[in-house]
Amino acid sequence: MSTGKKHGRNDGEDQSVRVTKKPKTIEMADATIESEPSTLKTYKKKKKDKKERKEKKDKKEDKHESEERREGEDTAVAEAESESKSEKKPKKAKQDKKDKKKRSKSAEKSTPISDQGDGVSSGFTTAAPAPVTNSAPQRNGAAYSYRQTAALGVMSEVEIQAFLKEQEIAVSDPSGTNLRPVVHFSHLPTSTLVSRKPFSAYTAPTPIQAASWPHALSGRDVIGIAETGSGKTMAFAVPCVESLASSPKPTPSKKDKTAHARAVVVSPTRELAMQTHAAMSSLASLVGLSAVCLYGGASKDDQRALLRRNTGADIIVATPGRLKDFLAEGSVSLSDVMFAVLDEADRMLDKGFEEDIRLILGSCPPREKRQTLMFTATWPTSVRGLAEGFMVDPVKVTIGNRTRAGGDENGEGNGSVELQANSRIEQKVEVVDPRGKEQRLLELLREAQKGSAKNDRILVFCLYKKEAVRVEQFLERRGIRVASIHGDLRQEQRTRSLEAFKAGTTSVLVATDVAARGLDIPEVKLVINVTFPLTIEDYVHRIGRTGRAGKKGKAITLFTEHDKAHSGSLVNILRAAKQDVPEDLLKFGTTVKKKAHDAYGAFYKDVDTSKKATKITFD
Ligand SMILES: Nc1ncnc2c1ncn2[C@@H]1O[C@H](COP(=O)(O)OP(=O)(O)OP(=O)(O)O)[C@@H](O)[C@H]1O
Repeated sequence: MSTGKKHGRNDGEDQSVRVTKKPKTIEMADATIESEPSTLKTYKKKKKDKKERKEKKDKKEDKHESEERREGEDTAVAEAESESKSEKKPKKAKQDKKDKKKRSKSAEKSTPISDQGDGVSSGFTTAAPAPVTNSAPQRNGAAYSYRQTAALGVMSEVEIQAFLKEQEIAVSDPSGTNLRPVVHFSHLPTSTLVSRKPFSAYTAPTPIQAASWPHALSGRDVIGIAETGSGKTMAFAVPCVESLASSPKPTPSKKDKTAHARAVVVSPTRELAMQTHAAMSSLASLVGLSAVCLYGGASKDDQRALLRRNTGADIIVATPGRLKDFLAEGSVSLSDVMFAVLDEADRMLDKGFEEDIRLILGSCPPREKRQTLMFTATWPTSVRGLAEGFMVDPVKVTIGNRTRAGGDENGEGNGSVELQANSRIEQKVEVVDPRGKEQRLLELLREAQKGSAKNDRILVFCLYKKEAVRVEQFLERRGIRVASIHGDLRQEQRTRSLEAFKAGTTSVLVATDVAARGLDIPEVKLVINVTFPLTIEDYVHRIGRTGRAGKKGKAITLFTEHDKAHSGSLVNILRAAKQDVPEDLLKFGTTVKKKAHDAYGAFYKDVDTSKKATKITFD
């Protein structure tokens, strides 16, 4: 694969390669000498000469040594560096020190007084005046520079803090830039995109958009965590389009058959990729940019033809498998990517997709030269360290009061940290006999579609493909208009079912977890879980198909003794969202079962490797 070879590396893994590069060269140089016994004399002579040179140099340095000690000069790396370079160092060290001082001063200035030490600012703090700009040249080469507008500048700090508090916005920024949230659309800097009024359907940015835009528009890597249906697509689409629109478009040669994308968005499912592509396309077209969607189950030839017509395809939205195929055959190159997004990031980084993501991001320019964004509603600790390996000092924007979920009266939770369901969804759990599930489903559907609600959209989740087929047939035989979406259907059947459900031709859609994440279907009134999903995160995503964009929704879960391993985490989610917890559910226990690690089993401690260690001093 041409692109892979170009950069010849995999993200995450590369970091160690890069860091150890210099010492490695020195070791290798020594090794070369040692491996030549015939030159032992020369080696000894060289060593003697080196010692003499060092002594001479030390004497010289003693003479001219300033009060400041040069950082790192006595390392092997420094020894190996040329004289001229080491002579330049004192100046550089001084400058570094100055810069450091300057940075820490400005961080001090802009970090809220009651910050948590690691640059975490939240609505519960009072901040010093925020900086108006973060217009340092962008790492990815984008010409866009974010400048706080006067309209945002005139808002008082009290108003800003009230907004952060009310919207439960927490921003953790390792650089402490503390940029103000974009409270209104009019607070966005003017640009061609903004002048084309892309937000006319909305009244104000959602909290995740308001808080993440200033950072993403400044070229920073961003991790965005916000409830389902809260507008995360626009949160990454706007900075992506602004970034590309501000930068000169490379002109591919006529002979070049490869599509050189400048932005890539990776999605876990085909339907989500299509939906995201539609959203990005309409935004991109406002500024003359194009987007192509690549996903499995559809004709490769058609997609290849689309790429050929679009060798200047600006944005590629894709599922990992199909993207890998096109990378391998050379139809797509990611070596010009400035902007990379992992949508449903935790899913993309779990073990099902991890290798694909390494390959895809490894085909992009190194993380220092691209901007990487990750968005999701659920952010389990297991993926956090991995995520940061693909990013540079990411700003973490979290929406919602995500304290330890399911805490007892002492505030102590039992494991489900920061996992939160959309609070506008009414959650009901019924503990039932496994044999009575289908009958109960039928009753629930009839109840929910009574009278004027007869066409209300209802999404029914099953765990297995065969189960989805059985449930669909069961409902069909009882006169319910139903369609289904699962992995055993051909892509065109999946697309047809989804379209029929969206159009209202069928009001009930039976689905497996292929429909659990990201799908934005208007007016889904009810989600019914016939069988509990494999993880509690999937539960949060499934029920999140209702209650979107500020609306209310309802979810009913049929829980059986087979699902009892999930009772503890489900109780936590219900309590955190202030929902009723049925006594029957509590009987299964409230302990959250620890996930067993692939290699280390149940004794593995799931630590958040992205967090800094605490320094303990003993008296
Ligand atoms: N500022 C806004 N105001 C009102 N609605 C908005 C705004 N921005 C986006 N929306 C709408 O909100 C809906 C949900 O948005 P989106 O699909 O991006 O949510 P999400 O946070 O990605 O959800 P999920 O976690 O399920 O993937 C969409 O219909 C979108 O058009």
